[in-house]
Amino acid sequence: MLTGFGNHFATEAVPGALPVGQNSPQKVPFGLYAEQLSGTAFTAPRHENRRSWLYRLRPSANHAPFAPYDGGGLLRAPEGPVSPNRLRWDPMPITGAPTDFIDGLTTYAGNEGCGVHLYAINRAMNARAFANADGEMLIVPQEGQLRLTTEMGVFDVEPLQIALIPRGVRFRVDPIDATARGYVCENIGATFRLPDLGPIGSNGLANPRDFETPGAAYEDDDTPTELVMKFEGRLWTTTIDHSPFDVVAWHGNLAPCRYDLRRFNTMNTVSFDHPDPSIFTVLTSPSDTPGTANIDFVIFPPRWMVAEGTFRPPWFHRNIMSEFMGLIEGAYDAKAGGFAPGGASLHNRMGAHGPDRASYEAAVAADLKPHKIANTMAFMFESCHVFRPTRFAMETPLLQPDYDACWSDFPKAELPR
Ligand SMILES: O=C(O)Cc1cc(O)ccc1O
Ligand SMILES: [Fe+2]
Repeated sequence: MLTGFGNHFATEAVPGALPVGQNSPQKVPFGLYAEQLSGTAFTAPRHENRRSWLYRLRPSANHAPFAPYDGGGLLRAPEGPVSPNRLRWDPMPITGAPTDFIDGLTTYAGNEGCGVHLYAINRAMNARAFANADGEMLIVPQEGQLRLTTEMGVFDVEPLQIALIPRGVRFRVDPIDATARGYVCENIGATFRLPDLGPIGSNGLANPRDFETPGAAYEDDDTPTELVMKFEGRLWTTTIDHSPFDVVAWHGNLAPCRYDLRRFNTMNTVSFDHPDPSIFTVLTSPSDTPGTANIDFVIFPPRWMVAEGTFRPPWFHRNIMSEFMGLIEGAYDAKAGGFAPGGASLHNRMGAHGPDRASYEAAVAADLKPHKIANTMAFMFESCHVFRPTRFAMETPLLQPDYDACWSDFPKAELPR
């Protein structure tokens, strides 16, 4: 694997395949086709600019016209009015008909900046490929390893790792075990990047060297392949008369990568009070307003709790930002019950939320010794835009009808008489 976040990489699966010193020579080695893949506008400032050059057996333009894709029909644009209600869902079961990643993605919510999809799959994609023209895909496995075959290389991810696939890159997601389940944040805004560290200094949180990108790998395979592409909120299908994974060499700074959340160098208080969860930001997609994210990907990793004289779990709060949460494993410190691994919750703009009653009472009564929160990994997609749940998300029996009850019956504070 090639290491570093957003680095300029150069890789060739066949020695001599990568042109030296120029991108588009008159004669590319071995008759390969040179193709630029742009992740930002040509004229984006240099520090923002993302693009790669791909050298492949055939041009990616070589495909039939797209037609609407009706199978699965799961990636749908959000619809209907949005209530301000707090929502929580039980995990999706992974049973039933054989379902691959394309058909096993279910949209739960979306907004101007991102889509949130959950997948539950039990079949390989075989001669199918997926690409997303609408955004980059941040894949957060919750159960089961995945093998990702992409135009730019092959790599595996497992729960507690994440994968990031750039907009437009063609890829295949296959469960390595019989089944797999997880979450996807589709970022249609500015590409994810590492957050600024401010006073933390030059090290910490997700360190750039821990991001891994696969080296070039190609399939020389003339099996016809179905390409399903998400474009403007809809799925489209076409066929290619060969494997789209035919890139023999590439160079540039737009490429898939993975990151192991266990490498996150967690910062937190060593004195008192529970810091804002922005301290746990892994990746951020900025909006045009400084300090206000289109989406932050935030995790709640294992960590020592040492705060003195402090209510240690997340406090009650109402947030201008909107919060979609998931749980990869273990328990979340603000919810004693009801938020299960594989489940999800949504607290939209100004939705009042915080610890449930059992977590509250335990935290107020706790003996404040140093305490390790272990074997857990929750995460949050936090956006400046309100998440609009899909009709599926509002109608599925997985939606918990009684979520609000976790904040009922708090005893009233008693003032001195
Ligand atoms: O609501 C949540 O559980 C997420 C969250 C965690 C935290 O530690 C502080 C604020 C916040 O929104
Ligand atoms: Fe919150």
